Amino acid sequence: MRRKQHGRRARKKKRKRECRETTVKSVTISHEPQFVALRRWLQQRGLSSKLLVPAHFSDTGRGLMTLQPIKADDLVISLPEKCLLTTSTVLRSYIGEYIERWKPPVSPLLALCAFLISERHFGQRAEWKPYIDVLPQKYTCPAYFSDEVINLLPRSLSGKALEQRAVVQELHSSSLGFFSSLQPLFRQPVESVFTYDALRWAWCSVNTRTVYMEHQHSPYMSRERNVYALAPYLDLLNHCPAVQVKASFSHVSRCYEIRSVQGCKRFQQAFICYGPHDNQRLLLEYGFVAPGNPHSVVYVDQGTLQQCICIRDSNQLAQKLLFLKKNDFLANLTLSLDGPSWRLMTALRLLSLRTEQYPFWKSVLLGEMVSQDREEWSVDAALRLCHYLMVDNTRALDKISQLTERADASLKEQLAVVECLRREEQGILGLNQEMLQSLQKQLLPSRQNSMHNLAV
Ligand SMILES: C[S@@+](CC[C@H](N)C(=O)[O-])C[C@H]1O[C@@H](n2cnc3c(N)ncnc32)[C@H](O)[C@@H]1O
Repeated sequence: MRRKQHGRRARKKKRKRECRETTVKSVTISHEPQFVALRRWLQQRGLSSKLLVPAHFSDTGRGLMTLQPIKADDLVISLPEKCLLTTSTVLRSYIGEYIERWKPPVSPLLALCAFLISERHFGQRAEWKPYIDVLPQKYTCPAYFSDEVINLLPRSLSGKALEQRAVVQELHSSSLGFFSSLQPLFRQPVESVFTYDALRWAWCSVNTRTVYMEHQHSPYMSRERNVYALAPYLDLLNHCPAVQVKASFSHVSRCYEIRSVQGCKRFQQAFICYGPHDNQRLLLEYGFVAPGNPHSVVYVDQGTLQQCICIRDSNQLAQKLLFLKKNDFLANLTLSLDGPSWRLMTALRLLSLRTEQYPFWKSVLLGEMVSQDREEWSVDAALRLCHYLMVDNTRALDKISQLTERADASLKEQLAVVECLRREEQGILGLNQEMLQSLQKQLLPSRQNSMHNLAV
């Protein structure tokens, strides 16, 4: 019999297994007209595999289900080059000559977005219609969030969410000239085709669905990295942090190939891994959260740090924060399933130093403890951080439940994603609180022996 594991490692392993083992209901949707059309269209372009069918899964939504068991190292999907939508496709299309003429050259991302928007606009007449028809109508990435929803995100994420929205807005306003140059292709005024809404949809389609594929630089495109390929059908594969796959374009078969590392049972969802991303990154880049994500962390931003540490002398605090910043110890401070990160505890130990202990800062940066009472101070501060962040989560969750009651379907979807993130973070904080409280107990005897002043 296998030895039962307790503690953090076991919890982490259990979380890792979760994508595959929880009871999930699935319904195939391969008979739906848009998928029948897409399969037919892809077959004409050389896709032959019948291993995967589109299905709706109760936990992840739309994805791909295996019809046969997939063994370790088997091909999951092999998508011929002809089925890939890349900047080469765009340059060969009706938009190509306009891109070639436009100065300064457009970015690969803008070229793909302009093509997606045009194809969606052309509807029945579009060559890529079968693909466009299965793309989501909208996304739950922060580019779609109102200020009200952005304010419900953890502080460490809301800034990045605002940035994403600003990036898309700026791309739209800076591309108006290029869009105008495409007018000869359209009967309607281009302003009604290349709207901000259309660009946001295309931007999110590229950001959430492209696979990584390096392309040679084209003299007609700007120098920004050209690593995108839209991969119809293959892009129905959802993410699971525990799954490992090998994915790349094969110059031998001239197909984009995904090979399974662990294999997959029959009639289960075939997953890939988008990368070892934490939940905040998944929400930002892909508009979803993976419950039980072993890579997930709670970030402690500077504002939260300042709220929770008791340093009465404001000059001393400013000096310490400056020092932490100079030594790159103010960013990436996290609490994970393994407890507070080494960086966070090191930052707290530095903040805990009394003036006479400043000469020890180098050893603290190397991970050394300065004294028992400073260690207690740091653990107490970490506990206050947990408490503060948990209160913040509770407040946000209350607000989400109030808003959900009167929200339309689209806002409900956005709120559900934010709620999931907040709940996952609350779970991590609860675990950290337990760990820190038991650490506090271990340190307690010394505290009882000597009455230390915990404030610096
Ligand atoms: C490449 S697409 C995968 C197919 C997608 N579900 C669809 O219906 O088109 C990426 C998007 O799928 C969704 N997704 C991927 N993995 C997911 C997961 N584990 N749970 C929930 N949604 C997921 C997210 O909306 C993400 O932006």
